[in-house]
Amino acid sequence: MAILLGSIADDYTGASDLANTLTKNGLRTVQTVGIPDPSLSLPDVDAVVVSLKIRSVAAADAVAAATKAELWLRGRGAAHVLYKICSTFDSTDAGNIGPVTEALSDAVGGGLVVVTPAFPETGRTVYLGHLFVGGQPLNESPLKDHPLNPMHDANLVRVMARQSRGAVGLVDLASIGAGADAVRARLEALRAAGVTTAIADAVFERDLETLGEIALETPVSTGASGLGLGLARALVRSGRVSSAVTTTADAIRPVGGLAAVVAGSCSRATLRQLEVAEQSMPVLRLDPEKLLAGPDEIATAISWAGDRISAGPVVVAASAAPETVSRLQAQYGRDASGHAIETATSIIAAELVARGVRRLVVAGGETSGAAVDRLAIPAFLIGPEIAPGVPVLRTVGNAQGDMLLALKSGNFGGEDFFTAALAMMH
Ligand SMILES: Nc1ncnc2c1ncn2[C@@H]1O[C@H](COP(=O)(O)OP(=O)(O)OP(=O)(O)O)[C@@H](O)[C@H]1O
Ligand SMILES: O=C(O)[C@@H](O)C(=O)CO
Repeated sequence: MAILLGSIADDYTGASDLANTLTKNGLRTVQTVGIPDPSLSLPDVDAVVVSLKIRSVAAADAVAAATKAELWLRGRGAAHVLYKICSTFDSTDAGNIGPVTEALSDAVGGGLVVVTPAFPETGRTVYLGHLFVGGQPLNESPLKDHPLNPMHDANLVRVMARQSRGAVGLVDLASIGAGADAVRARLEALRAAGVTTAIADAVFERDLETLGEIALETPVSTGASGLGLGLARALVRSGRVSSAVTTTADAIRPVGGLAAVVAGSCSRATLRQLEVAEQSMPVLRLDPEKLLAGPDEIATAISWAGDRISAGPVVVAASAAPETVSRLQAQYGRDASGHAIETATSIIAAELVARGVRRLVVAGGETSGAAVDRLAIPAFLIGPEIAPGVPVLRTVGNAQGDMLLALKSGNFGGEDFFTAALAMMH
C-alpha cells in the first residue's frame, strides 16, 4: 500500500521522536534505519520515517544521503516528505538544515518550503522567527554549550539564511493565528518576493495544525515533531487515513534478557538523569581521556558491566559536564573527540548485546546512531511513550533476535528517565 507521509530524520533519536508523534496522532508508522534492504518485510503503514545520521556530517554527504532517501520514499507513494530536524535547530553555518532542505525541494522542482522546529509539548516555541527552549531564547539555553553544534543565535531567519543559497523569510504568528487562508496569502507574498524558505512561527499545537494543513499542499517541509503532529492531524482530518490507529501491544511483547543504559549525551538533562540513576543502579563513569587513548577503557567497562549485569540493569556513561567536554575538545578537536567517543560507546553497547542484553536504553542522538549502526538493526516498530519524544522501540528483522530499545534525545525525559524507561521494557 502507498504511504501517505514520508520522513527523513537527521538522527535516530529524532526519528523515534517523530515516529512516536505520528503514531500518537493517528498514523501507523515504522522507523527504518537508512533505506531498508528490499528483503526486509515491513508492516503495512501510513508513514515511514527513514533514520539517517546526517546532522553533523559534511553538507554534501548529508545532501547525498537525504536525496536518496527521498527518492525511495517517493517511490513508495509519499506525496509529502518531512525533513525531521532537531527541535533546537542543531546545525552550523555550513548546514545541514539549509542544504538538505534546498536539495529535497530542488529534487521535486523547487518551491517554497515551510520550516519550523516548534514542538510545544517539549517547550520549543518559535515567535517572530526566534526559537525558545522552555523560557529561554535558544542562544541562552543549554544548547549554547552543545558539544558538536553550539547554538549562539536564536533568530532562525538569520541562522537559516547563513546556511541557505536562496532567500529566507518569515511566516509570523499573526498570519498563522488568522488561519490557513492568511498563511496561504503570506506564503504567496513570500514567493513573489523570491523567498524559497519560510521560517514559520508556532507557539501552540493549533498553530502546527494550520501549518500541517498548508505544508501538505507542498511536496516538502522541514521541522521537528510539532510539524509532524500538524501533518498527521491534517492527514487524519482529510479522511485519507483509512486504518484505525495501531495498537502498540505488539511492540512491547516481553523480550527478556539483560538490561543496560549507554549514555554519550552531555546535555544538562542527561547529566541530571545520570545523577538520579546513581541512586538506584550501578553507574560507570568512563574516563574520556582513556577512551581516546586506546581500547583498555572499553575492556574495563565490559568487565565492570559483566560483574554486575546479571543482578540488574547497569549504566555506562561517557557523558561529562561542559567544562570537561571543552577541555577534551581543545586538546583533540571537536569532531575527532566526539566521533572517537561515539565509536567507543557503540562498541560497549554491542559487547553488552553480545553478552545477553536485549533491553537497551541509549542517551544522545549521535551516540544512538553509532550504537544502532554497530548493532545493524534494520527497523523499529513504535511502542508506548516513555516521556514526550521518547517511545519504546521494538526491533524488526534484527539478527540478534527481538530487542526493546529507547533512544533518548539528549534534552528529553524527566529526572528518573532511565528507571522509567527500563520499567516499561520487559
Ligand atoms: N566526555 C566527553 N567529552 C567530549 N565529548 C563527549 C563526551 N562524552 C560524549 N561526548 C560526545 O558528545 C556528543 C554528544 O552528542 P549526542 O548527539 O550523542 O548527544 P546530545 O547532543 O545530547 O543528544 P541529541 O543530539 O539527541 O540532542 C557525542 O559525539 C559524544 O561522543
Ligand atoms: O527534535 C528533537 O529535539 C529531538 O527529536 C532530536 O532530534 C534531538 O536529537
